[in-house]
Amino acid sequence: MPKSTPANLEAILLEGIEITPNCLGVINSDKEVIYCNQHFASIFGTTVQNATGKKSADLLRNAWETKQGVIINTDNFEQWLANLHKLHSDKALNQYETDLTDGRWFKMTRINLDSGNTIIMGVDITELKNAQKALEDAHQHIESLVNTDQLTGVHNRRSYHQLAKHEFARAMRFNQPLSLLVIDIDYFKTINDNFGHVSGDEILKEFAQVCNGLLRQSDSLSRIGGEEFTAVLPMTDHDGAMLIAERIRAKVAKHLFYITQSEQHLTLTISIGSSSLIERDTSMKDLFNRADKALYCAKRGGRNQVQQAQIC
Ligand SMILES: Nc1nc2c(ncn2[C@@H]2O[C@H](COP(=O)(O)OP(=O)(O)OP(=O)(O)O)[C@@H](O)[C@H]2O)c(=O)[nH]1
Repeated sequence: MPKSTPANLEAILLEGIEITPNCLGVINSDKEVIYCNQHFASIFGTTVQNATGKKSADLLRNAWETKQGVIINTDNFEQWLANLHKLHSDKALNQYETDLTDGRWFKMTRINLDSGNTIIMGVDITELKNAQKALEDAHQHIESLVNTDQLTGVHNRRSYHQLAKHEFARAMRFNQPLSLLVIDIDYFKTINDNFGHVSGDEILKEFAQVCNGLLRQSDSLSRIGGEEFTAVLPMTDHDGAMLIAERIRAKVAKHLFYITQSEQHLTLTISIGSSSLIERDTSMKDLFNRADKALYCAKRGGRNQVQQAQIC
C-alpha cells in the first residue's frame, strides 16, 4: 500500500524552505512575489515581509539603487531590466549564476509554469565559487613562477620564447615593425671575481630594474642567460630600437650600482646588439641570430656600445 501524502505536507515543506541556505520564491503572472523565504528576499537586499506582494522589477530596482543584494552592474537599469525580461521570457526553464554584494553566489533555476506563475530556486554555491577562485589564483601564481626569472623578476628564457613567438606572429599578421635587443653586461666575470657571486646577483637585479624602467609597458625584458638579457620591442622599427638601446646603454653607464656587502657603489657598462624584422624572417630566431652577431661586433669593437644588425 503506498503511503498517503501527509496532511501537513505543506507545513513540512515550508518549514524546510525556511531553514535551507538555498533560496526559493514564487512570482505570479502579475510579476509580484507571492511567496519567498528569507534568502530569496536577501537577493534583493530586503526582508520577506518587504518582498512579499512587491513586483520583482521594483525589488531589483531597489537592489540596484541601494547596492544591496544582487550585484547589478549597469548605468541604465531600465535597459538592463528589459534585456533580462527578454532573456527569461523565452524559455520555460532558465539557469544562471548570480553574485551578491555580501559575497554569496547562487546558482539560480527559474521555471516558468503554464499557469503564468514562476518558481525561482537558488542553490548557495559560494564555497564552490571561492574554491574555484582559489584554484584560479594558484594557477596564475604557478604560471607566473614558471615564467619569471627568480633572481631579477623579469621574464625568464622560457617566457622569452613564448612572447617572442607571439610578438613575431602578431607583427607578421598586421605588418607591423618589431625589434629585438640582445643585451650583455661587460666583464661581468670581473664583478663576480672582485665582489663575489652574491654581489654579482645584486647587480643583476638592479640592472634589470634600471633597464625595465626605460622600456614601455608593451616591451618585454627577459633574462635568457647569466648576464644576458633580451628586450622585445613591438611596434618599433630599427631607428626606434637604436634610440632605445642607446638610451639604455647611456643610462646604465651612468648608474651607480650599490653593493650591500662592501657598502660601495660601482659602475658598469653593457653591449647591445639590435635587429629589426625584415621580410624574409621566418621566426624570432632570425632576429635573435642577427642581434647576437651585432652584439658580438659590439664586444669586439670595444664594448659599451650598441651595434645594429647587418643585413646581408
Ligand atoms: N652573480 C652571478 N653571476 C653569474 C650568473 N650567471 C652567470 N654569471 C657569471 O657571469 C659571468 C659571465 O662571464 P663571461 O661570459 O666570461 O663574460 P663577461 O665577463 O661578462 O665578459 P664579456 O661578456 O665578454 O664582456 C661568469 O663569471 C658567470 O659565472 C648569476 O646568476 N649570478
